[in-house]
Amino acid sequence: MDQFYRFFKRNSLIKDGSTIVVGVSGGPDSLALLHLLSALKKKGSFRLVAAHLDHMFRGKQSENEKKFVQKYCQDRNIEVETAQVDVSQFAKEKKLSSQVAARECRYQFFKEIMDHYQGDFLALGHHGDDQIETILMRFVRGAAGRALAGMEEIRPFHTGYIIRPLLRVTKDDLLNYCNQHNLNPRFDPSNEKDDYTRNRFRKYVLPFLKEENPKVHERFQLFSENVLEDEAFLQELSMEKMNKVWNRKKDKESELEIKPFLKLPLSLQRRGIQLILNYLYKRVPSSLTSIHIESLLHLLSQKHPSGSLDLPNGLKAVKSYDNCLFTFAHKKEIEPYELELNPPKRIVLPNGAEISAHKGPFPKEYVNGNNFFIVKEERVTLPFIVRSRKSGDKLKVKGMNGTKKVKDIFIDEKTPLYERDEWPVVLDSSGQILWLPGLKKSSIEDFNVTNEEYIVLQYKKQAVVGGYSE
Ligand SMILES: Nc1ncnc2c1ncn2[C@@H]1O[C@H](COP(=O)(O)OP(=O)(O)OP(=O)(O)O)[C@@H](O)[C@H]1O
Repeated sequence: MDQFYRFFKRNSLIKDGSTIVVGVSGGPDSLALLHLLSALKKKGSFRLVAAHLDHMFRGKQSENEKKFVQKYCQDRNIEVETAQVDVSQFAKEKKLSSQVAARECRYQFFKEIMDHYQGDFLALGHHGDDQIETILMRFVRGAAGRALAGMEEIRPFHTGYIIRPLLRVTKDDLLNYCNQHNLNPRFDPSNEKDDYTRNRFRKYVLPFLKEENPKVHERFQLFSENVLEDEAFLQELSMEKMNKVWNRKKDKESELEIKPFLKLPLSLQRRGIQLILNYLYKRVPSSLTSIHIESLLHLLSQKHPSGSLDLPNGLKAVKSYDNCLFTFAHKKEIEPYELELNPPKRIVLPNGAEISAHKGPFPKEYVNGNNFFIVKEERVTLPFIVRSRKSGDKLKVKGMNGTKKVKDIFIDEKTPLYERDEWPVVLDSSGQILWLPGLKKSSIEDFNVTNEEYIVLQYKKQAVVGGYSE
């Protein structure tokens, strides 16, 4: 079990006074781990607490496993904590598979024990064969990036770290260890069932790999560590690049600038997409695969200016010209709106923008942009109407002969599809369309700068918080 000791040497982790909680199912892996840790404890001075959760899957048999762990620990003066949770009931309530529910309950239990004992580490008995299975399962399912590294030897968990000191040894090593030390572990019959994917990999794939190379677990472990190193580097690089093209917005949405994104190398693009998805999903769904990432990359790089893609758990990517919006908000039913605007007044619009109107001299700050509309009162009929677009809306565009459909202005200005239904259209009470704020104005804004009074309309895409007259 040199490998076990080397783990601690390599990581120079355990300081005097540390507390290690060890998850013990009663099976050979975790029992060997407990035995090794209590031997190590004799050399060092850390506190060791065994923790066992009875999932109540197999009635008396499960309970016997709990008693077995309790007795094992009591006989050896090892502190032990146990609990029972009706995982089947929990799985039903939460609509989870029994495996996922068991994991959730177990990790919750571990957290409670860590809190109670101020644990620094949670030691788990995963070994090299588990690692091979995990990596292969993820690979076959279509995982990408660091997920392909399988399980980490050390990773942050709750108030401390999960440690897996047995990833460099095999199941056979552990069974031999149990035999040598007469540990007499319990065997969980569900580990043999063919209906669990992991069990099928164990039964049908592992023997072949081990025949090809008896030390194949070392190859997989090395692969895992290399992937983690490479990923850490690439991850940092993609974060740095993505920060320039990705607007996180609220926690349910993100926006990506497509053109500069597509200039990044493909490997950073892939990781960039993954960063967005990690950010939006609190927990990345297992149904999300590299196929989704590839489909997203295809959507972003194809010539067509708009399109969308449905991703698991209701996330949607909506491409529109130079932007792609990632959102959970299902296409909101956008209510048409119509508001009156009589100067002096400020109104906030359903899309969060604001329009203000006041009478006064020609504004000095006026630049000939589309965020202002300035008109003499005699040229319009008050009040102004601010409303959402209607089919057939047309604007007599300033500086152009004839009229132009509002719809075509949106297209030419590359206004994202999801913004068009809420975009304000400003008219006067006689029904003439005066202005598409931020985009185009009508030739009615035909003024000569004089000392007379004007009506000044101003559009701000983001309403200023506070200070509204209405
Ligand atoms: N019921 C449990 N109570 C406490 N810890 C557990 C329990 N089940 C699993 N663990 C911990 O999680 C690790 C991985 O669990 P998993 O079920 O994948 O392993 P296993 O191959 O069945 O291991 P073992 O031979 O120890 O049962 C175990 O080695 C152990 O450290």
